[in-house]
Amino acid sequence: MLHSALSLSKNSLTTLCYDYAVWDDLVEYVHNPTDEFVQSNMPDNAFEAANIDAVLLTDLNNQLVWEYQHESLLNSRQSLINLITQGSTGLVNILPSSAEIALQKVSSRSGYLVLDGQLIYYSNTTILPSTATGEIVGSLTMIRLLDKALVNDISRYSLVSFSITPAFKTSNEIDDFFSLKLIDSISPSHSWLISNAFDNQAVQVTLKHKKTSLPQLDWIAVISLVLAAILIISLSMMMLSRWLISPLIRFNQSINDSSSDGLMSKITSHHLIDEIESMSYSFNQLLLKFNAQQNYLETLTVQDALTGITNRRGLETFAKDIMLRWHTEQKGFSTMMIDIDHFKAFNDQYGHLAGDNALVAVATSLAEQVAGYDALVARFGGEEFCIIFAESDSGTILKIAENICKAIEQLHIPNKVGNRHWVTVSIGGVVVNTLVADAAKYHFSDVLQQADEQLYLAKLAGRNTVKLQLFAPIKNH
Ligand SMILES: Nc1nc2c(ncn2[C@@H]2O[C@H](COP(=O)(O)OP(=O)(O)OP(=O)(O)O)[C@@H](O)[C@H]2O)c(=O)[nH]1
Repeated sequence: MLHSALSLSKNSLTTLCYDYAVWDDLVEYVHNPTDEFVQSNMPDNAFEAANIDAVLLTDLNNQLVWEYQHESLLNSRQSLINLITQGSTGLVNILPSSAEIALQKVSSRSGYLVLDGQLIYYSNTTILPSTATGEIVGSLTMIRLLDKALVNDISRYSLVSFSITPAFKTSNEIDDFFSLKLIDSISPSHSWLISNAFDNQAVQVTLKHKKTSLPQLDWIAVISLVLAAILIISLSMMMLSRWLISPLIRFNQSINDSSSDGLMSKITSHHLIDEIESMSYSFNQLLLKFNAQQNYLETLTVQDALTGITNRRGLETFAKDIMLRWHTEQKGFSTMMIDIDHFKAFNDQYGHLAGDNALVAVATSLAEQVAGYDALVARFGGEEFCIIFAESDSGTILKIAENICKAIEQLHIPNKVGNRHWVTVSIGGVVVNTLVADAAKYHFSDVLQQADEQLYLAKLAGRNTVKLQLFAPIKNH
């Protein structure tokens, strides 16, 4: 950066000086100086804007034709004029030599000099017509002060501090500043020489690493940083746990809770994280469907698909409860086996589909007949039905059974067999009262067996009739 800054400072001055010097109007001005030309072509603010601190126009006799000094160089005005007009400092030729003038070609000189303790960069170019060949009329010198301000300005943007000091090029040990040689080893300071083009006068540029710019390992800061990082990570994890993991745990808990009792219940929603809320919603929707299907399946397992009344499995569950009440609470009950008469003949006459419809009609009628009682009607299988009553009054049961026979016949479902016209049923019933000894040793199958025996008797008795008995204790059971 320092290199670029100095190069920029140097090159821009040289270019500007050359542009002015090879200018026909300036040639004319040297011959015939007028204030008008200066006012319109060389105003002070133009040089100030270009950071030019002094301009000196000299003729071939080294006499000053025109001059400009910025206030920063006003105190050194006389030293500057002496330096330029004498043509040589003894060490440096600033103005063109007679040999150069003899060639009548544009020539220029530039370099660093020390003026009253201040470092300046100068650029001098012969003044001649714009063709760059012709009669030389003098030379133009432009000065830029490399004062502290410039050094400080550059230093502000640099990690290193540097100084520019006058020096003499006494050995080749120090590299030329503009050689762009890279630093191959780190040392506290590095120096380069900027040489004058004409002799061994030079300036030395020295870079020094600012102590403060070197990275210092501050252990307290490092430990604080590590502790802060640990704290931030811990807090982040706690937040993560709070916002993400705990809702997931709650979600999982909800699932576990909901399935622990075999019956799935809804998961509590209102989670803070959208995805979990949405998962919870979806899960609940799934549960609703699942529960609906489960209910449907449970219904199917106890419901007869054709008639819609309870099937044999449902009957057995009900029978278990009835038997338990009989065994433990001595509450009596009754059971009826009901079989459609000559149903084979019906199927043969009207077809199986009509048979199915007849079965539905009989089942519906049976359900209607027992609707006012604590009873369960079930399809036992085929064209056979079973009714269990939580009732053990023989008179009542007989009445109900007879009513059932009448009701079925009055359905007037045609079934012509012999002198019969309608579908009828035969009923075998058993009344199990509370007085049976050793009730606990009997099963529902024992009751059914006796009901079946009564049904058989009813069939023998000509059908469309009821046979009923009290439950008979079985010997050697
Ligand atoms: N349509 C239909 N018929 C059935 C169904 N289940 C059983 N059956 C019929 O019911 C008839 C029962 O005939 P059987 O056991 O010989 O007795 P039945 O003809 O009713 O004569 P009895 O019982 O002696 O009066 C058979 O023809 C079976 O095919 C069913 O779900 N639908």
